[in-house]
Amino acid sequence: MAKKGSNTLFQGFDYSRKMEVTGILIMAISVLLLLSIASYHPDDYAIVQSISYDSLLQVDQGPALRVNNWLGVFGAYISYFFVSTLFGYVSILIPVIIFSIGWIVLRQESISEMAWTVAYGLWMIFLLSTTAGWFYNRYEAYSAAWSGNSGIYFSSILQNLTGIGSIIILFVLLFVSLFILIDRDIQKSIDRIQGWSPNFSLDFLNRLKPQKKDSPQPQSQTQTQPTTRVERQRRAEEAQKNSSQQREEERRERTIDEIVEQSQERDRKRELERKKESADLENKPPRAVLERATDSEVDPNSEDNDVEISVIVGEGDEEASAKELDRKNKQKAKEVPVIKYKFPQVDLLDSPPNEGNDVDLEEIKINKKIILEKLKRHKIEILSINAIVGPTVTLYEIEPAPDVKISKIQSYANDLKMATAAHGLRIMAPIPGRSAVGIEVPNKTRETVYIKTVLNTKKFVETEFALPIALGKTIENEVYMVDLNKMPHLLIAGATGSGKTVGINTIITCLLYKCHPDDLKFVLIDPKKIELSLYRNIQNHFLAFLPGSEEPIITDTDTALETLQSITKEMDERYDLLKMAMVRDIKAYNKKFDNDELDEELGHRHLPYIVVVIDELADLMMTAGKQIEEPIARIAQLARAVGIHLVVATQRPSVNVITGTIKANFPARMAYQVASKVDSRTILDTGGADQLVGSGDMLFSNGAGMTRIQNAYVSTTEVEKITSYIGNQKGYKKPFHLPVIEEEEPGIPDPLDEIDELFKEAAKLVVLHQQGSVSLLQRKLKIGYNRAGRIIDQLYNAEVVGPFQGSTARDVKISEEEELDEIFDELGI
Ligand SMILES: Nc1ncnc2c1ncn2[C@@H]1O[C@H](COP(=O)(O)OP(=O)(O)OP(=O)(O)O)[C@@H](O)[C@H]1O
Repeated sequence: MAKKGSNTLFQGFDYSRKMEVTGILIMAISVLLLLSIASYHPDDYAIVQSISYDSLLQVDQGPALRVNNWLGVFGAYISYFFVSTLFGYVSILIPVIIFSIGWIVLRQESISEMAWTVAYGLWMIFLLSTTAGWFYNRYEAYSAAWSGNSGIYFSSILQNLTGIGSIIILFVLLFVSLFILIDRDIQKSIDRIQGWSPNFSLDFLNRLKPQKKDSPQPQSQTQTQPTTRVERQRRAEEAQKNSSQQREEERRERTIDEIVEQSQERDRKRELERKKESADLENKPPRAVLERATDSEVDPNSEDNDVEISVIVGEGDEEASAKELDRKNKQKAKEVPVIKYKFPQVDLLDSPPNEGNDVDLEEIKINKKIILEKLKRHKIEILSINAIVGPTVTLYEIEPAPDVKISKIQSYANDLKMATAAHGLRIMAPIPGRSAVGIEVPNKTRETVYIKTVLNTKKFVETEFALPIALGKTIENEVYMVDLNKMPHLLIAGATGSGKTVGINTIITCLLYKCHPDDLKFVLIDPKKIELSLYRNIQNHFLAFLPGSEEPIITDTDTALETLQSITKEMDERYDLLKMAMVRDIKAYNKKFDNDELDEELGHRHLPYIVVVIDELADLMMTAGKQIEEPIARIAQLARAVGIHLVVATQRPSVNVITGTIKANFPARMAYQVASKVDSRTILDTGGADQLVGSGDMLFSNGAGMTRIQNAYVSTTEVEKITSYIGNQKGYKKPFHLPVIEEEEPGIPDPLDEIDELFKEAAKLVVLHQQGSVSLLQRKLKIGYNRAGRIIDQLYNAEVVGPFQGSTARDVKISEEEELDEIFDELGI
């Protein structure tokens, strides 16, 4: 239930402002405390003892002036209490803890965060002062003020009980506590320590062994090394920046018009960030040089033997420690007590075979030779050539001599294609943001990117994305991860057999491994009738469908149309709820709802994200055309703030399936191999997808650059295992139903006796405020969402208000009360 505002000093302040003020006050108190402890002086207490209360109130306070503490008599008392009586100088951590509490309150972070900070801080204060007390007791090396009386007291007891063992106990506790601070999770700390031991013994053994020169590094070693620290730090900083920006935005309240406007603004910002990010990626230094080979190794007589080739294998993302994802998920499930739910475990997924994927140096050298020979024949001089070996293709990065025009290389692209005889060769001249030319040549043996290897990475396990999707691996072997929540919709195209269904399964699997059923529902539309049928198992947990529908996976066009219309209704309802709650998006809304700030009686409810998957748009477009396009376009335009996202796939990327309206509203696109350049242009606005090699080889475009990715592979058996694992659990008592749509006909079809008692009052209110909104009626008439919605429908039927218009209130068609009376007369009320 929402908390009602009381008649206090704070009335008029909303919850957020109150928290901010409280946070600042707490922080101010902590600063005062810090100053008083920092300026503690042992003589002060004796001075303040000698001051009488009366003299404190006199202007000429002789003895008080002798107090050394920066905060005068008050500071002297306080610092004496904390430093001398309690924990010594270690007490300085107390204002630090109080400051953190103030900060947590100010930023409105979770209570558990606060409890953790307080408990950990107090424990450390106790431990440090007892340790200081131990040394004071034993050696009296420094003043007792370092440990305070309590430190001396506890260390004496410990020494009496355990003798010299007491210092070992203290050090072990300190050591463990510091680890907990780093990881906040004992299991993680244990994993970390476990991780040290084999590395340590390996290092040790390696040092003992004589060093073998020139032995090639096994690929698997280079691939499992962590990404650089700078990179990790950059990402951590970015994540922090993003989350604090988000929090800052969440606190602002605004109307729905602003919401749409601001979400467009955020889109623009995000696009700029993405552009910057992709530029950063392009400029990243290569990470693992597998081998340098001069041309002389290929052909000793070659004249190109001054050009070296560096073969680079991306190191890949850092693996998460064993069971980390499962542990985190277990914790997440505990936090949602609505149902007892166990997330699918990582063990359900297949592990990649251990044989590794050896880099074929011979193949690389041959390709290099062909490329260089061709360029030489056209008198194009080059400075260097790198080969970056990805799972599906190898990218040859060629740096031409300064006087060579890059466009010249581009003009010989076809010649090169013929020379390498490689289908799927793609030329980037230049590589975006660089003065180099890239030639992607498919590898003769491809590496399958198993989904387990992308899910079990720190990147995926630790992501804060609301709807994270680890699509697969880039050419640099990095896991490519996106947030569906930010995209906010995804268009997928590819010829038959190119890997779309596997791609959709990858997306759903990623979400199932990260999202609780309370926070996510899928609407699955599968006109092909087989592809998505595997997900029937999870209907009690994750599927949303129309009430009365026997089949949770929608396969016929009529139901698909009805379902999409119902989703637009759900979207409109959600907009109204957000408007009433005065928040800008579903995340902020759910936060308010979970904090009991929203009244269920007014129709408020927890809103899960809804991901609508359509596998084969073409089938729907062929049978229902414009009718189906309309709700899709509406959802795509508006639904992002209310947590509804579309994933639409087609094998026929022609303009009558991917129409201009649909395309304009789907900035994120995924293209698998397509039959022609025209198809590629329809989906990506440029060629390239026609040069892909199938089986999950794809180009991902988010409006700011394009990335070639090998889609992670999830087999049907794996999907079956995951869905059965979830399906065998009890689930919700009733499935998640989408709203029923009633036909709205203008006129006054409602029989007289069904007109709401509050109809007249509502009509007057609407005319008075010139605003036809459900939330206005809810507020003024103190009625629930459903009733207010019904009255608005009746006002529409009585032609008092106009039709529904999405995020803005309905127009009011009547301006004078007299006109209203006429309508009342007509209705006989
Ligand atoms: N990411 C991948 N890694 C390895 N192999 C893949 C991958 N994606 C697809 N394949 C292979 O390609 C085959 C066809 O894939 P998929 O069924 O996803 O194609 P599709 O585009 O959905 O085809 P259709 O439109 O006919 O349903 C799969 O059975 C699998 O063998």
